[in-house]
Amino acid sequence: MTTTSTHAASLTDLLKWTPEGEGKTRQRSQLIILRRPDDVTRELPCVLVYNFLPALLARDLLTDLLRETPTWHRRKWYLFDRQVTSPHTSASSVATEPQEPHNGGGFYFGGSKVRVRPYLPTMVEARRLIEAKVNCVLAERSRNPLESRDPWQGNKTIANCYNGSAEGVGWHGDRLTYIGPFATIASLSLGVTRQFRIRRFPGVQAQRDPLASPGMSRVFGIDLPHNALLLMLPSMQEEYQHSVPRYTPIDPHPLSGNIRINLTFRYSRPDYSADHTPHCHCGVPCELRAVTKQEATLGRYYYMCETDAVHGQGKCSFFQWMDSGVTGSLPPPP
Ligand SMILES: O=C(O)CCC(=O)C(=O)O
Ligand SMILES: [Fe+2]
Repeated sequence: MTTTSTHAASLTDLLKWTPEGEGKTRQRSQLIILRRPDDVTRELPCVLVYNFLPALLARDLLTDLLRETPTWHRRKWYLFDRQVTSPHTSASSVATEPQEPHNGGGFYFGGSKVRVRPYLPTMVEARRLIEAKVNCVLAERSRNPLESRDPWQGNKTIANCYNGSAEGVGWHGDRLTYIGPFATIASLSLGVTRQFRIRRFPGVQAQRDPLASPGMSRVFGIDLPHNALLLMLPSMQEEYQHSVPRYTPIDPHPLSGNIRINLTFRYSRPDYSADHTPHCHCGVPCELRAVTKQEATLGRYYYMCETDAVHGQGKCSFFQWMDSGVTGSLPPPP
């Protein structure tokens, strides 16, 4: 474990996709590099496995995905009144086997239906091995009542392609839409090594560790080489944010050069499918998230309109707590 001191940009700066360290530096942070899987498991709700897939499968999967990346897209959405474009390309895939009909209801992002692709044969092979690993890990843990009782299935993936060090992803927690609370996300890295960073949501940090200095956050860095599998376990999306910082040094990979591809396998739960998700006044399924800022409601789950993310017209007033069904209007975004 290595510790250095750095400055991380505020959440708002990072959402604007400024490189880490650029822009306003209101919060001081300590960067702790985790090099060993044991350190990762001790510090975070994560499991890291190096060289996870058989080497030939990892190579074939990377080759297949590299062929596909020219057809992947940059997501566009609105942040306040400004349109922003993701600094990497992505594609979503769903398993379309007959026993997975709930996936047929479709997926929405920012109020628009997401184009989904079928799994490639190499993704199907990787999925089976990842499912076995995830279910082994989950069997050793006690389950939260809100977690699915089903065996975990990697039936949906989001693939990201980072072409060179100028591409990355800013601080965020993954939406819980379709995957539900206390989700497990299995993240497979292919190609060039990039650093994955993790820190507590500031509101969660203040509650969990009230003695920590308020202006200081601990940021964990994990270098993810080709064929590393990182499992983000239940509570990770509720308590921590993650990012792939830009402008970090890159050591080219023999097959992919400066490109890193990341595949996140998720369990799209039948009980959280689009058909079971409340629809907002715009008529589209809501986004599901946990409260990560307000102390009084920290950890509660809520459904909210997310259409302005794509259309820039402002959210409709729909708001619903997941647990109690209480509805109301949200305060304006910060
Ligand atoms: O590329 C990665 O490792 C992270 C991708 C990610 O955060 C996401 O797809 O939500
Ligand atoms: Fe993410």
